[in-house]
Amino acid sequence: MKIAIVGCGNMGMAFAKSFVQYNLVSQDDLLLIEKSADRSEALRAEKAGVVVDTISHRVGEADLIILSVKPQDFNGVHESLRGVMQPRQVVLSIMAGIPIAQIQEKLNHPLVVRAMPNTPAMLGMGITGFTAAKEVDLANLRRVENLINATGRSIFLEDEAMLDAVTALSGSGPAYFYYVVKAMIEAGRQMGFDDAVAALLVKQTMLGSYHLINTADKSLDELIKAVASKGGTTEAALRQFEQGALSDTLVAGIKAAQVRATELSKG
Ligand SMILES: NC(=O)C1=CN([C@@H]2O[C@H](COP(=O)(O)OP(=O)(O)OC[C@H]3O[C@@H](n4cnc5c(N)ncnc54)[C@H](O)[C@@H]3O)[C@@H](O)[C@H]2O)C=CC1
Ligand SMILES: O=C(O)[C@@H]1CCC=N1
Repeated sequence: MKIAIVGCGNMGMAFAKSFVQYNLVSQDDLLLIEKSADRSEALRAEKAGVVVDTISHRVGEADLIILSVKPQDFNGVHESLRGVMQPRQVVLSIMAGIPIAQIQEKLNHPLVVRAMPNTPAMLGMGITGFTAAKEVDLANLRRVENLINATGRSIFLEDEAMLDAVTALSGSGPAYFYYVVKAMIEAGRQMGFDDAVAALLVKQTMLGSYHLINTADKSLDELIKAVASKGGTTEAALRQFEQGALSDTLVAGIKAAQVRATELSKG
């Protein structure tokens, strides 16, 4: 299999490295198209594939073309892509917001799969929601699914509209997690710990608590109850969170991300 990746920043590179790691493609068959000179230098150092700076006829040799430029940069690539693409090629877009129909129209090409991964894909621990144009046959869909699964787990969604919700929930999700971790570390600092000790206390708490979610056979409410003693410290914190409508604020923020994903389709 030959793969071309257009735009090799955080996500393009995460995909490239996972494919090579699992021997799904050889480095010679992985074409990395990256316009930034600095980024290209880093890619060459990683030896993940053949690095070039522009879209050329070589893209036409790939079985799969992955679009991993920013949504706003799609307008800068679709014309040159259209000039070199071959009818049998499958396109996998991970661009937030841009619908399949728009990609099909701009590339004049029916075979489009749309996916939304997240940055833990860099460790093979990502989660990707994906869907496909009806023109993509099962064999091609399975091939793309196998590649996505090299970056972690995946879920196929019949309804493309749900991809903007995936973007808001798990695509952007790692940033929400870091935001909460950062606030907890800041609290530790304000209570007198140095950075390293605060970070250790918080990170190990998050790791252990994550595993309890998966293994304790308790609902999230039961897990909270098991920590929050009556009249104790946790209750004092949770009361303050409720007063600040923290849960509602998080839900509203995630919905704002969904709205923004939909806006991105309008360019
Ligand atoms: N960062 C994230 O957490 C996630 C991002 N995405 C989506 O993945 C896509 C890429 O995001 P990132 O990797 O974070 O962005 P990034 O900015 O790290 O990577 C994009 C790369 O595309 C390159 N590029 C731009 N125009 C180009 C062109 N004409 N030819 C060749 N290369 C070009 C840029 O130089 C850059 O290195 C976006 O569409 C985003 O919506 C999806 C899921 C998660
Ligand atoms: O913030 C963004 O637009 C992209 C999509 C999901 C994560 N990062």
